[in-house]
Amino acid sequence: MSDKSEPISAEEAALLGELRVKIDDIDQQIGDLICARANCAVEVAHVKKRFSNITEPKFYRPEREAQVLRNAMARNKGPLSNEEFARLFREIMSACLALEAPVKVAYLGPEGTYTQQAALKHFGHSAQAVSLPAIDEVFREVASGAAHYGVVPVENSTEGVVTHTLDNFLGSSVKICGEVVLRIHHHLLVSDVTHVQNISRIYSHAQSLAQCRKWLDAHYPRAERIAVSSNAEAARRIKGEWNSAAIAGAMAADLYGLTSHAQNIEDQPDNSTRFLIIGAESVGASGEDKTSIVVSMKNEPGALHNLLEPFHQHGIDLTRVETRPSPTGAWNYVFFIDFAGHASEPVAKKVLEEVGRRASDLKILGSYPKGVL
Ligand SMILES: O=C(O)C(=O)C[C@]1(C(=O)O)C=C[C@@H](O)C=C1
Repeated sequence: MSDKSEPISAEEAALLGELRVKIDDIDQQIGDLICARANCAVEVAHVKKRFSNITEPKFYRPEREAQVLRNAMARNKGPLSNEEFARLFREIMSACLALEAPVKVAYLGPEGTYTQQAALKHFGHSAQAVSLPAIDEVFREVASGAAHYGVVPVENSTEGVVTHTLDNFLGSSVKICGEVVLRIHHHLLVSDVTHVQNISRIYSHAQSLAQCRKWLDAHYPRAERIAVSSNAEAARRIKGEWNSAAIAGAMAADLYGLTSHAQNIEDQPDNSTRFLIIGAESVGASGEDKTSIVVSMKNEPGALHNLLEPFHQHGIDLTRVETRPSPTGAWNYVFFIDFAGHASEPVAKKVLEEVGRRASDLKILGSYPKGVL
């Protein structure tokens, strides 16, 4: 990049000057409003403490956050996109929540992974995000109270369900208190010592290699594909290897000082991953919610049909049904079911009662706001 700046004409300087005066004035107003909002958040914290009968009141309120973000989007007059607009409010609210009480969020690491990106997207940058090496550890950290919340991947649009996450719910008391969907963009990353004409090894997580298979076949058919434990680990590995590249996301590139040699190389343009937010408490209704349950059934003909019938009868929208082998014995199954609505709503209550009568076991994993961002 050249450091010579272009000379600007007197007319341009005058026009920019006028606009910058306007921007300064608007910033002053935004600044005053942000301070007023932050003061409200401090007062909210006092009220919560005064009326709480438990030692640590619930400062984080996912249902309220979802409403604030939805309201912001509804009020957006452009030209910023709804997503950009809500992201700004996301960060303001994150800073306000940190004033009320610092929130510790454990996520499946290492640093630089898509799960970290999802944690930041959901909680904003004022949350204290802590990386843990395994999904089980994120569940344990939340169950023990060492972290307030956890973020784990649950399904990818190309690769399907993350069975390890579902299985963890069977033996844990943690609740689902939110979801966040992240568009996954993979990039081919290189370091400053990479000979880009001679790339003979490409590192990434097995799922990411699979999600870029066609692109790799077309562009690097002869390069060896090496699966490692995470995309961030792939990015870390290539430092100092002149013949290697990594497939990972923008966060890993930033973290390890790599550059993107090819961008958005995923085969499916709408490749996305859904993450769950787990916590210790249940969440109130936000007006647009989902409920996740896990149900055990005896292995007999028609079991699944029998189980799903009440949803159909009451016109409840099923958003996902996943079958997993039951830990209690061979050839028995458990079903993970997501449906639209909050467990406290009358129709959902009826359906849950009905399902409970038909199942040998029913556990409500949580009702939570539909992902907003
Ligand atoms: O409304 C509340 O309960 C607040 O604590 C305020 C606020 C906000 O900044 O709007 C902050 C944190 C909560 O998670 C939800 C909303």
